[in-house]
Amino acid sequence: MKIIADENMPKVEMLFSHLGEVTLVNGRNLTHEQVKQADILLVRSVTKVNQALLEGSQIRFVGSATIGIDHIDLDYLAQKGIQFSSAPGCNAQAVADYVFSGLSHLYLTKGVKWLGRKVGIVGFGNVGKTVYQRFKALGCEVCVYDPLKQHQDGEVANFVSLAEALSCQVISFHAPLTRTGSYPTENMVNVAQLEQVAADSIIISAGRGGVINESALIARYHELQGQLHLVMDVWQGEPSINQSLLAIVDIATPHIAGYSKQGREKGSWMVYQALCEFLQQPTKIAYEDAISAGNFTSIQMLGDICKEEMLARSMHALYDVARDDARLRYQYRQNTKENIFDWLRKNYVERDEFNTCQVQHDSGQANLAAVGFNQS
Ligand SMILES: NC(=O)c1ccc[n+]([C@@H]2O[C@H](COP(=O)([O-])OP(=O)(O)OC[C@H]3O[C@@H](n4cnc5c(N)ncnc54)[C@H](O)[C@@H]3O)[C@@H](O)[C@H]2O)c1
Ligand SMILES: O=C(O)[C@H](O)[C@H](O)COP(=O)(O)O
Repeated sequence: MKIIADENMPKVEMLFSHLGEVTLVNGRNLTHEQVKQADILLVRSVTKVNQALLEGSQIRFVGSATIGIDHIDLDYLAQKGIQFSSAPGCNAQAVADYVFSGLSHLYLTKGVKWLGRKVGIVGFGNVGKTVYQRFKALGCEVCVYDPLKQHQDGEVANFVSLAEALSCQVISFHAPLTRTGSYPTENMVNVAQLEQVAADSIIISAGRGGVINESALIARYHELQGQLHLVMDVWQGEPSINQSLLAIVDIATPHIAGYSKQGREKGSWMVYQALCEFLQQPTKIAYEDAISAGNFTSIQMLGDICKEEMLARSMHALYDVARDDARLRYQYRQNTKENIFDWLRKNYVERDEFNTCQVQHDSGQANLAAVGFNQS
């Protein structure tokens, strides 16, 4: 059996070699020619999986080691009887870590206080819920815009309109990119919606590029005379970045909010499990062997510091989002690489999830658990 797999899927050979012959490829440039003789295709979000790629091939199973699935033509796969599996929730903790690292950065560099502010979350799926729970556990007032979840049984949150979510002082985006259905998200946040965003607000965009209209965001930023704090991980038209937007954001990262070591490994692992089930083969690799432990298992903080600083410094001990921003800006300044965005992602410096580490501090155990640190 021939398996074509994106070279950026961690542990892919270790996991899949016992199931077939694994060939690693560059996912962004994958061609029909490369896949037509294969049986199994394993991708990440940069590969458009559609008729153009698959028609006439013998692919029977497509796995995407990602949460987002806007790169997959699900109708085409269903029509051709090709089994599909993704990795829901694999990197939800990683994205939540990114959000709180971004907030910590704003606090430590600009003195922006976020703990007492009202928070609006757009998209209440695996990521949005994780972020919501962390804010709630910290005692913040939080509301959610998710029209699809609002009326679903068992969904409990403070659901509000998009306008109300955008009027919060911290707004965190975790909606997928969709173009159809009752609530398509492409350009969902445009000139009119951005009028709700007040001066001194924080916007974190770690869902998909294209949900917020970037020209409108830039215009609103200037209208508010730069009184807007922006943390951007996803961009309209990746792998390109709008340089006018890059110039005004506090944090710019190359779509790596979900790139914790464990989050990416969990993506591979979930697809591995799904493929074994599809092939009716037993899994041979245990979860513990597929998912790495963290590099720092415990940190002890001493001294009398305020809650916001304690949280910020603990989080930055594990992951300071500024390092990814600095790497990106450095590469764009140098401008010596062909595809800077993809290079940064391929050469990502690993980071561990907060849940791999215990932090001890006299004043803040509950707060440290709230932001995802391991307290067991
Ligand atoms: N930056 C990254 O590295 C990164 C990592 C993981 C996920 N993502 C993106 O974030 C998205 C969310 O991840 P998830 O795991 O929570 O996905 P999910 O599928 O669990 O949840 C998506 C949520 O968005 C809601 N939604 C759909 N249309 C909406 C709309 N018009 N307005 C508001 N909400 C809407 C859905 O009802 C659902 O609750 C993914 O689709 C993916 O594109 C990005
Ligand atoms: O959808 C997801 O899971 C994330 O956007 C994911 O982190 C994207 O990473 P990629 O597949 O592009 O490597």
